[in-house]
Amino acid sequence: MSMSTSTSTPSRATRAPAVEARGLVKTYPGEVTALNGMDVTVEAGTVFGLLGPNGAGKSTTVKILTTLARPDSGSATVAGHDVLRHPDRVRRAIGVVAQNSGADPVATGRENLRLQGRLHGMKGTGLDRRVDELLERFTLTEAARRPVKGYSGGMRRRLDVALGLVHRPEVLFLDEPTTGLDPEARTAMWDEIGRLAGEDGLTILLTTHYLEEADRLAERVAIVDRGRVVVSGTPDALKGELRGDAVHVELRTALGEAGRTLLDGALGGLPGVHEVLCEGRRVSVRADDGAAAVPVLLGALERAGAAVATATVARPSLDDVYLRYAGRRYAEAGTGSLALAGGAR
Ligand SMILES: Nc1ncnc2c1ncn2[C@@H]1O[C@H](COP(=O)(O)OP(=O)(O)OP(=O)(O)O)[C@@H](O)[C@H]1O
Repeated sequence: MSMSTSTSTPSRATRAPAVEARGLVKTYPGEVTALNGMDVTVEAGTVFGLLGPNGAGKSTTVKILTTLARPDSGSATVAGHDVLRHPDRVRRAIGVVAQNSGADPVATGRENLRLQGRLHGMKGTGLDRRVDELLERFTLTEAARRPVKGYSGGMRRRLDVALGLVHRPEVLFLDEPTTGLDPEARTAMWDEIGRLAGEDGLTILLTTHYLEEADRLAERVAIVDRGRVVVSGTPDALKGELRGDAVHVELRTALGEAGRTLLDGALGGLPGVHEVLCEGRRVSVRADDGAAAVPVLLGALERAGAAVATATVARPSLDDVYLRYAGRRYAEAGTGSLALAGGAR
């Protein structure tokens, strides 16, 4: 048996996790529990999505991992460095793109990038080359001499990501990278994030409240609710755990207690139908064959005295995963500002 003497970058399987957080707890004044035992592991060279509604604790997690806040308890390492013991080492290894732009609106795109590089100790032709490279990569070369205040939302966001990358970090944190962007700019940003991870071997931890964003970009997602992870895995595995199709029925009026009991009785024994969830006017059912289940389901609902407004059949989405693990629909948990365009994959 020969021993390998290769010094090349270790494969994903053998590299230590780029981010590892265990049992993070954070309480803000006024007894607000932002984090309640948060665990996160991100393998090096992958894109990881922290998905959750507004207020779930995503930003607080990012603040702790980027050394901007201290947990009340728990521990975390980023790029192998302990966030509490060696915050300076962590800061050198990471790039952070916060929710609000860090760019100076009066300075030009190029000036912003140069300043950011100098803050990281870069100078001379090395810095010039890096700035040109990033302007090119984020299609900002033509706008490089213009003040940032004249940039579109998409251009500003691209500049924000470029600013986070100037010093070639190992781990990039993107806090809600596409919030507020129009659909076209959002798609362009998704393509860019995908390229960054694929080509540059960067580790990316992104937070999002867009289900579609997590589904499309992240190799693994953790669904966060009330300060902790309720479930994690690959988007496909999470959806795959939900057997069959999702059938959603909207009733004209919410069912009372008696109606629910009747409904349980009527749907409980139907072949191929599992997991009946009833919330207000909405009934969600998982069925082996969604299309075949609809007429049977409608008949059962009629017998239970429920008037149906609409019925839809879909492949399971991350919304259904969230419903199962958090016990309520995703849109109802946050502000409802969701982008579900494109639907389930
Ligand atoms: N500085 C603070 N002081 C008091 N409470 C805070 C503070 N920052 C966050 N919180 C509260 O902690 C909880 C978690 O907030 P956090 O910003 O981490 O959630 P989030 O999932 O990132 O949501 P969002 O998408 O709105 O940023 C919320 O209830 C929030 O109101």
